Amino acid sequence: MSARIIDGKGAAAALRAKVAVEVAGYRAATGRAPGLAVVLVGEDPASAVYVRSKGKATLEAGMLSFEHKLPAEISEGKLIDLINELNSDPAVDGILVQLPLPDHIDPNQVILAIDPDKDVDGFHPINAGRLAIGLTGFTPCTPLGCLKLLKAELGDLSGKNAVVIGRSNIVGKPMAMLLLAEHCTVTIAHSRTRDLPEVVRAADIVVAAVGRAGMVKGDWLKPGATVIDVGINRVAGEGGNSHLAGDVDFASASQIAGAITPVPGGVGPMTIACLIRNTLVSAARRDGFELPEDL
Ligand SMILES: Nc1nc2c(c(=O)[nH]1)N[C@@H](CN(C=O)c1ccc(C(=O)N[C@@H](CCC(=O)O)C(=O)O)cc1)CN2
Ligand SMILES: [Mg+2]
Repeated sequence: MSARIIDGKGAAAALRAKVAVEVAGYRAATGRAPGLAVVLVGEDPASAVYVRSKGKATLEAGMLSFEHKLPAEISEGKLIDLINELNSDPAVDGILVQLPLPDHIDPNQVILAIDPDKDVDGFHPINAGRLAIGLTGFTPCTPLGCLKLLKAELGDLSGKNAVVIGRSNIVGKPMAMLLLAEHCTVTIAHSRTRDLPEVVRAADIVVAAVGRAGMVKGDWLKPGATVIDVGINRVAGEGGNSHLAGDVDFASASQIAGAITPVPGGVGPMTIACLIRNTLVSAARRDGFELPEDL
């Protein structure tokens, strides 16, 4: 059997186009454009690429992009001063601080400083709590993107066995909460899980978010399972070249799975599309502007 390849790039383009249509309506109704402030600290090359992509996607959707590039040596206090300014800036509907941050800055303190109602990354503990108990808030972009891909592929998720591999605050835990809200039976597996292949073999849905290239093998999967690969691992190749690899061994998994996301071109592009979506949602909430329920 050969799995269906889930086209995250295409799904992300479609979501961004839908958001752009709604942004046009929002601008016509309110006379202003939603604004996203992105803060980059230091010169991590991958982070710089992601921040550039976010700015471009924001502008393409008809929104305002405010980029703040700060030196790697900036103090935690100075970074938090900037966040406080953005919190009180009425032109800013969404704020995100690109992760990872340099070692001398505590990401938890920085995230805590963001106004939860502008926290379009959904990382603030208030938003984590809202997600856990079913209140309106912001859902982290990567798990939200995964859920959108799953629903497009499978429709109703109710009653399905879902295994999330990885328990990070920004992917694994919120992903598990989202699947639970869809009435899945959810297992969170992690580095101390015993007999991981056996746990994964029970899953109709596998979400791999561990950060280890090719860890999940085809013979771990239930035939026909839907596999969402969140991993973005840069793997060294021959002659100094490198390539991206997911957490799933695509060659073997695509022989057994029913559907699978590729890396690149799967979950990654959905992260940015969902960020644009969350920014519009933030602006719309502020102005009482109604958006389609399924956006
Ligand atoms: N504040 C945040 N920091 C980080 C987040 C986040 O959601 N908020 N997530 C990741 C990085 N990230 C967005 O910030 C991100 C990662 C990957 C992609 C993506 O489209 N990847 C492409 C491949 C790109 C490449 O060639 O390197 C793909 O998978 O097709 C988008 C966004 C950590 N930090
Ligand atoms: Mg993310």
